[in-house]
Amino acid sequence: MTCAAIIVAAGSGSRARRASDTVAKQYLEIGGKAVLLRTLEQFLANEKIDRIQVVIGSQDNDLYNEAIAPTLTGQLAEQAKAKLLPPVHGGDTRQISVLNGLKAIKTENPKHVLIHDAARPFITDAILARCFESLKEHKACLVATPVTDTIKKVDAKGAILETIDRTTLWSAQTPQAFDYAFILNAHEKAFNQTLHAFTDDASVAEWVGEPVHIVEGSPSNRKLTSQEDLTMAETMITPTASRPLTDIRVGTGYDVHAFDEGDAVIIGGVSIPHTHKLKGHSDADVGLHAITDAILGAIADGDIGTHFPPSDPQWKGAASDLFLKDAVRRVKERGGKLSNIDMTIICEAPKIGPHRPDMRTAIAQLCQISIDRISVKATTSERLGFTGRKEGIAALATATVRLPEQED
Ligand SMILES: Nc1ccn([C@@H]2O[C@H](COP(=O)(O)OP(=O)(O)OP(=O)(O)O)[C@@H](O)[C@H]2O)c(=O)n1
Ligand SMILES: C[C@](O)(CO)[C@H](O)COP(=O)(O)O
Repeated sequence: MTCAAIIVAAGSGSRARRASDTVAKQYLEIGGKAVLLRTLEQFLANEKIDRIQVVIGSQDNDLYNEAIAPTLTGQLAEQAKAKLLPPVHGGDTRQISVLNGLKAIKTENPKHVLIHDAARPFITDAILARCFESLKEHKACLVATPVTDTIKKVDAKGAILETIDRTTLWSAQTPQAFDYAFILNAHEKAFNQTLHAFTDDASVAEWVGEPVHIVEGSPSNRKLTSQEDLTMAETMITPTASRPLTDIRVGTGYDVHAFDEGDAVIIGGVSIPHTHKLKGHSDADVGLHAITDAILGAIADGDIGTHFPPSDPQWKGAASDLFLKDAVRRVKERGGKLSNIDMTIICEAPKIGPHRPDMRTAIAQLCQISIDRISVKATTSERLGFTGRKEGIAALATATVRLPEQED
């Protein structure tokens, strides 16, 4: 194992927090995807990084699992299986969180480590490549950009004391890249001397007397620190945000599941007592599967099997909520909105009518749209065909999606 990455995500994000926010900034979505997930994906996709250790808040296990596990699909899920270590808890300062991450990967014994803020989701492969190049010659490397504003030193009353020569000033970013044994030792030494407030890892290296080499960063590798940064990030990711949602798309979905021995079927997110269950690799929710495919159809993004292959054992018995939420996320990622869903269940039994309100509620919640945009219908097939013979249940769905206007 040659290179590990530590992503620190244990901060409280107090400067970016709006009154309506119930979670720290790393769990907020920008462009339909959690900030932490965006950051993590960059590291998962980089082939030179062998292991990733995320450091999270001690209360954030559920938040982390909800933000990360269900959203990593396809190739990224494969990379996560190979690289992503279970998260560890951080501490009261960034420095302590980094140290916890460094200690957690001791058994991995990497040659190099890249330490990165979860709050910097715009990290690019080009910056990572420059870090790897610099690590060939240096034990300690810092991604940074030259200061471009004129810098003033100001007193407590707001009066300028002096203008500082900016020609030698750089703004520190992350990743900060090190020889692993060196930075672990330096961090442990600082901690043991009760120095806990270094604001970055290069400062820890400087403190033990190691020269730190500058690696060119980028202004877009900004840290999301304030509310304005979050707004700016949204427009960077979704440049279409300001465009009208006039590109109307329609998709259809169809699914069938056969009956098997059991005592309840799950349809439209609702469990209905019945003489049989539905057979399937997942929970066999024929209704949510048809809706998921209808949404994916509307945005021309494959079908459920593309993103959640039935051959992959991790989806065995999976709640179909996961599939639908992922399709809804893909709409948001494109800056779009789901307009309505119309679903028809085809079966002789069980009776769907009594469960219609619960299904509409469940689907509306999963799709994050109001219940008056969700229609659930049912019909028999007049005892004809496989549904008529009570061999299984079929579902049809239509979804309408509004996407930002774009030039063809
Ligand atoms: N005790 C801490 C503090 C910060 N961080 C992480 O360090 C990175 C940089 O910190 P910053 O952006 O300043 O985040 P917060 O400390 O969360 O923000 P604030 O100071 O506004 O509360 C973030 O990814 C943050 O989650 C951490 O892991 N543990
Ligand atoms: C590490 C860092 O991102 C470098 O700019 C920064 O110092 C951490 O953020 P904080 O605002 O100092 O906590």
